[in-house]
Amino acid sequence: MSCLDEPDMDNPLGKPDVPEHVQEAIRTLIGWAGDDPTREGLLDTPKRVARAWLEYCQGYQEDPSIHLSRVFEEVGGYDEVVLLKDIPFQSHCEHHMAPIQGKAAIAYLPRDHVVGISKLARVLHGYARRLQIQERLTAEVAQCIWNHLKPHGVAVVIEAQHGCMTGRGVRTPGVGMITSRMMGTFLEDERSRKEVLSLMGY
Ligand SMILES: Nc1nc2c(ncn2[C@@H]2O[C@H](COP(=O)(O)OP(=O)(O)OP(=O)(O)O)[C@@H](O)[C@H]2O)c(=O)[nH]1
Ligand SMILES: [Zn+2]
Repeated sequence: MSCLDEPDMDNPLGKPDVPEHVQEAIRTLIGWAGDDPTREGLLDTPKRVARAWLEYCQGYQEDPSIHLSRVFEEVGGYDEVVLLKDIPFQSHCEHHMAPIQGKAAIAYLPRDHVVGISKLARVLHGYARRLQIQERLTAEVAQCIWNHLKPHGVAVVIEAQHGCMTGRGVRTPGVGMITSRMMGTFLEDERSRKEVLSLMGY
């Protein structure tokens, strides 16, 4: 829409349309959970929920490896670990569709080029914004970097809290899950692995 076009007064911000069957599914869930989906405060909720889920699952609309396509060859001979740590992320577990909130540390040992550091976080979010289990998220991030940067080594450690364990079910707040994936030098060489884990703060 150009800025000269008349805005759609029902949807002035151009939010994505939500098909009726999707709204109906959310109304069904609201009713089944015990509330009345036709009461005033819940009338727009199905659309909001659907759009929120589009956002939580935005990763399905992208191939995260695209972020690794631009590399920098000029690295001044730098061949040590590159690490981005404490990257906060949000995902949703595929079992309960409950939030997973945590932080990731992503490291690689460059071969002859590096990537813009923000791209490591973009790769993480591309896989996190899907329905996930933490183990697969960790493995997918590591594999993507391994395949596309072809570095000497990759290390990914993710520490997260699962809403399905804190807000429901076993209801154990404060519990953290840690997963790691080591590839190449970090898998094969104990000294390199210890070094990267120590840089990550483990
Ligand atoms: N390994 C793994 N398990 C997860 C992850 N996210 C959630 N879970 C677990 O998935 C399991 C699903 O177990 P089920 O017995 O099928 O489901 P449930 O009856 O809702 O289980 P409870 O959560 O124990 O109430 C639970 O133990 C969750 O804690 C994850 O990222 N990785
Ligand atoms: Zn869960």
